[in-house]
Amino acid sequence: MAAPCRRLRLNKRGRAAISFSMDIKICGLSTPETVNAALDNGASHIGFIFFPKSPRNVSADTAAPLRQLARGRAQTVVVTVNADDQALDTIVSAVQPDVLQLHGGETPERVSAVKARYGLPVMKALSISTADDLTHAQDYAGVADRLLFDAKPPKGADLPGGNGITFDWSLLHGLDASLPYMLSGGLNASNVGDALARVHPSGLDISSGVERAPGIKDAALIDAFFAAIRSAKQRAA
Ligand SMILES: O=C(O)c1ccccc1N[C@@H]1O[C@H](COP(=O)(O)O)[C@@H](O)[C@H]1O
Repeated sequence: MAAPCRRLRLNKRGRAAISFSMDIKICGLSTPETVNAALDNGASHIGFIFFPKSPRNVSADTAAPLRQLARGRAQTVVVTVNADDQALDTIVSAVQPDVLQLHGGETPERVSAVKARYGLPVMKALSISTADDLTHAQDYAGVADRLLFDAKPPKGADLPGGNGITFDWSLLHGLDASLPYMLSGGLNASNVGDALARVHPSGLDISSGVERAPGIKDAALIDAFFAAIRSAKQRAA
């Protein structure tokens, strides 16, 4: 089997960063140190949460300079939950993201309207716990640029995402292969190898699995997550 496509470049920590053949998004960042840890490891996307109930919530004033660190190195994603046009206008104009992640109950019509208003790619998150939840994925085909499958939050949870729980990845086996998706929900350095052996997402998305406490990202855990992906890729090559 051919080796996965990867390119080497020297990062600010003096190490060779690997560009992975799949997208890797580190979400819920809020400090320059952890943004740099994600970038130095070769993250394709960095994510900022705009959801006041989240321990990862950031203001536009925090996210905008962090976004500058990523310019030319990774795509910046802003994550919102059922945000209206007024809220999105403010965030988009301050942060100038590359991608909008809609992580609430946004309908296909709302996704279309957001895409048209901002001219940006939209990643639509869907909460998954049963095969039935996946039937909604097709509704977004040709509307969202990419889907993101996250675990359905437990009943009564405050957050629609970022809960650090996995779902049954085998549910994705029957998915229409033409739908590109990011795998999310409870990923960490210990289980990402298993995930990659079972499913073939176009990207991975992680938040709480690289935190030492809710909302507190840890550069060493980010390093460990990427190291686990590299090991999994080497085993598969
Ligand atoms: O992370 C949050 O606090 C959050 C809040 C509101 C919407 C989405 C959120 N996070 C998204 O959920 C995934 C999965 O998180 P985890 O790895 O299970 O902790 C995360 O990557 C964000 O895209």
